[in-house]
Amino acid sequence: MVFFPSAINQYFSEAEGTIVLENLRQIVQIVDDNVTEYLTGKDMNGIKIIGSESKDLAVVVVDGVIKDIGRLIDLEAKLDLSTSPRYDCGGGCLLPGLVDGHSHPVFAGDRVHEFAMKLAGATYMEVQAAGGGIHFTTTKTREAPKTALIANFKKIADQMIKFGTTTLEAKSGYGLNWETELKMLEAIEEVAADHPLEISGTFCGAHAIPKDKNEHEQSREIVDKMIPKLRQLQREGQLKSLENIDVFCEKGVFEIETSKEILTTGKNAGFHINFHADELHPLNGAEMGASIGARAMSHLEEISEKGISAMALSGTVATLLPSTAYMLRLKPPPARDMIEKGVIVALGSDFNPNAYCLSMSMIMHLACVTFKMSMPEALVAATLNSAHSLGRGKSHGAIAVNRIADFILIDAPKWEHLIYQFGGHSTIISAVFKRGKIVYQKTA
Ligand SMILES: N=CN[C@@H](CCC(=O)O)C(=O)O
Ligand SMILES: [Zn+2]
Repeated sequence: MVFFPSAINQYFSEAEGTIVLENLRQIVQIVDDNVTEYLTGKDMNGIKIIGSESKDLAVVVVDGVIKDIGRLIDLEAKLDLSTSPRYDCGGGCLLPGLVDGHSHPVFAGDRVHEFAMKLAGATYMEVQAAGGGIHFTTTKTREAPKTALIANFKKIADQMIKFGTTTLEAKSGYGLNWETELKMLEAIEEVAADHPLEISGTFCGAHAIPKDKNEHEQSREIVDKMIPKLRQLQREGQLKSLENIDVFCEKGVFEIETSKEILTTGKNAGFHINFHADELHPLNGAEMGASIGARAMSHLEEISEKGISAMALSGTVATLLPSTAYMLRLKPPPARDMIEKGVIVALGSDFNPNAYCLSMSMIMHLACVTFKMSMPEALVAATLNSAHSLGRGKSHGAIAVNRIADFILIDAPKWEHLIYQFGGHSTIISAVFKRGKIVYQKTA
């Protein structure tokens, strides 16, 4: 197997123009237009799939955008493909590149020692109250030079690409002071500019209350100082990848009113609201988020009935995080209720030192088994709907004409193998394409 991240950018600069992906057995489009931004309810089970036992399907990509899809013979009759480079898909199945709607991939150190504590019965907040958890990672991240954070994130980004993630939401939040929050956002910016993984950055200075401050003092820092500084930097053309604002809205962390103030200040500064809500305690965070026009909320294990209705009405995406609920042994969020009531459900890896899983195919498998989602629902949630949670629902997350050509190719007779083969992502994914260019290829 060969993985060549260092060659990626060179490839990017050389591979403009037309490319034909041929010899496909299945193309899992999800939707066949570039208008539908998300799917809800029963429509999540009605994904569009083109199949051919004779493996004669193809996709034509021009300058990173999908130009046409169908049987190769029909495409050749319509378009002049005589000189276009071909990529032999070997009779496999093509799916949209996966979109990870929630991650914390910039940090120093690990927390393997805490996994043992949690297995022995300590809760997430007990570990944090003892100075561990986010506080442990904050200390390590404050100490680390930016170059080390970038190098670590690049390694993670390489793995994510290899496992089929082509677009990622990535948070700060292990600095909690201006200096280190900025260092993290600059690390995200550098990786976004230099790596094929497409990144939607999120400011999460309200991820925890630092040890030298209380809730009020930290919120004043964020509202009065950090958000205005970020806005100024963006006016100057910096931090282009920064799109969202986040808060860990939780009992004993940032309570509802404080969270609301931080989030609305962020929204007024031009960021999209995308925050942690109703994870460990039922605070009615979902109702609050819906009322202030949040684009997405994550976790939601403790969401209320009213919160579900409010999210369905506001069109706020519920980004569910199966690995976290699994490893913290939380009550699963009511995914079935959400889907039945019309909430837009997406998925995220929540990759962080607490929940160290970056494979979105494992996340989909967990969503099916622990949240009782069907395989098509999980795939929609990890593609089109998570793209929508990042404002990319018309351009990413589906294989349709005029959408961005982000694909994964799997070596299997049916697309469902991507979810069914739990932990099989390294062997089943044979290639990954970002904007039509190959960014990962497995060799025998
Ligand atoms: N719950 C808050 N934040 C993260 C965990 C971050 C950490 O523990 O380092 C989450 O989404 O699970
Ligand atoms: Zn998180």
